[in-house]
Amino acid sequence: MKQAMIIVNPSSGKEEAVDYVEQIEEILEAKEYKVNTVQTEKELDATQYCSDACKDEYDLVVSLGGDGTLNETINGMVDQKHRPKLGIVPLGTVNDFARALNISLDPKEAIETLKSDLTKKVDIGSFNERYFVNIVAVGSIAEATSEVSPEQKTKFGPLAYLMEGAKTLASTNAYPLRIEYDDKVWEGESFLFLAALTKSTAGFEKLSPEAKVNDGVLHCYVVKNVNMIRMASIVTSVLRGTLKEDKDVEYFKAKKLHVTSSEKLHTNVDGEEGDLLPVTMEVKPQHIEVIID
Ligand SMILES: Nc1ncnc2c1ncn2[C@@H]1O[C@H](COP(=O)(O)OP(=O)(O)OP(=O)(O)O)[C@@H](O)[C@H]1O
Repeated sequence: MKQAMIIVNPSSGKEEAVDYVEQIEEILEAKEYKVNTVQTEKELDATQYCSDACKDEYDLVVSLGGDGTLNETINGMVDQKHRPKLGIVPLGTVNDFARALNISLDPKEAIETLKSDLTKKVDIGSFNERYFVNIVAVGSIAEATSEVSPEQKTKFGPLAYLMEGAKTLASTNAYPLRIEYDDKVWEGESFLFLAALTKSTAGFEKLSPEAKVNDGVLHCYVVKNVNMIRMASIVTSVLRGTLKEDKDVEYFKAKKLHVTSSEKLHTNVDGEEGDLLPVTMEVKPQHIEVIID
């Protein structure tokens, strides 16, 4: 018999996760899965549960929670020899990965997706010793957006990131950056560097519209040293989905990156605080198979 694990974060979203478990169990049992439902209690529980599911050769793992739970679940399967299919039921405030895959942000509809036999193999990025699914940002905005509190996210949704990011615009300077990518190098003063695997970041679905979930590359945007007026125009480019065309933005694609700076610079990895520079990133093409409809 096929085996499925449902990883539930009871604290995610509006603390409603457990209300959806029964509906998911019914759908999976109808698809002839033997279902094991587990609840996370703290950080990294989802990684441990998912890693156990891989070792026990489960056929399917469903993540029921926000982007944090999903990221931890994926981190539990990336390095494994046997990787179950992944089902996603988004309950967070942002849900970038579900947005990128056109999975409904309405949990009830997303659960219906689990009836589908369609799957898509998606890229995963390594970031030093861990993995990411959406984006890495480097710079002061990256640091500020790591500080968005759960209360701010509940109150303002994705706008909370824009509000925190905007606060730094007035006070931030550019910094020296060296980006070695594939067999090339970009070096100069930068205000913000982004490396995106998918189109959606912090709920803004047009940030990197050229990024497809399975194209095997990181879409990189270096925002150069600009004044406040040009910065306002770059923010407009972000909202319009034309960041790549901006004259103060350097855009390139890369499979592998090594980013360094002579300054102490912070990173943000899928919305959470990441390592300080230097960092190394690499794409694992079409590495995880996700249920879609
Ligand atoms: N039982 C629990 N109580 C509190 N925190 C938990 C529990 N289980 C897991 N966690 C932690 O909660 C973190 C946040 O969860 P997640 O991102 O899934 O939900 P969310 O915060 O509602 O979503 P979003 O970040 O999109 O708003 C996870 O990264 C995990 O480490």
